[in-house]
Amino acid sequence: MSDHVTSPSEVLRFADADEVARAAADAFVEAVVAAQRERVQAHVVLTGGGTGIAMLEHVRRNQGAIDWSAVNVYFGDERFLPPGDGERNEVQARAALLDHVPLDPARIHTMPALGEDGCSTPAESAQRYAEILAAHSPDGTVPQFDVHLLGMGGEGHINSLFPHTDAVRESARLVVGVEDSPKPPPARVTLTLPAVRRARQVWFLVAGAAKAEAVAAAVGGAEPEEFPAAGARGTERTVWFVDAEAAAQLPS
Ligand SMILES: O=C1O[C@H](COP(=O)(O)O)[C@@H](O)[C@H](O)[C@H]1O
Repeated sequence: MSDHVTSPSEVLRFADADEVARAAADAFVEAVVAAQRERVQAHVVLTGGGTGIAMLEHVRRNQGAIDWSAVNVYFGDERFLPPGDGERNEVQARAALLDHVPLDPARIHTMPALGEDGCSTPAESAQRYAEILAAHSPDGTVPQFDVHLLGMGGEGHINSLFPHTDAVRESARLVVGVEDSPKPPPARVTLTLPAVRRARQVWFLVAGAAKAEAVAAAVGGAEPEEFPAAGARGTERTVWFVDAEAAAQLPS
């Protein structure tokens, strides 16, 4: 684990996936507005996945008092595919929210796609993204993320950090390339656990019975090697937005 301060897990339960997405969207709007009140600029890390993208659609419908000109967007992971590919998290996030709000395009920081910015491998894209993050960081590492959103797979993966992989064990680099993701597509780019743990708040958006075992394991303090989600913690808050099915194996 890093030497950064970490927070205990808070679990917020909802009836179904739609309620998870709606509640997380309302909380996201509040968190961005609060960050802007305190520090003018807000820095958020988006996630891919069903619930993460559904959440963005709810933010689009109910944007509250967000000042979009002072929102800085980053991505927790990306599928290393050509620009514009519909499987890219960035493309889905643009369709759900980013293309519909007055964000400054220069503040949307995407992971270079295949062939973009001279990147022909996930490792090159990861290196370039690490440079982009460092350039927007107060200390040459990563920006001070206010909220890092995370989906989670049924085996406990977050971002593109899968169980028993070099990427989940990474303790120095903040962004790495993945060549052999067990979930397609195989080539990916991902923030590592040391990068996630620098966020003020880490939020998991999880729904469905297939995730119940991993939710219980991660909240219960499993090894990140076994269940990567267990290693993701915010310095101020770590919040699980879960539906009834995903919460089924948690203590009541
Ligand atoms: O492949 C990915 O999967 C996870 C989880 O997705 P979900 O649809 O099961 O919620 C997602 O968080 C990650 O960003 C994505 O690349």
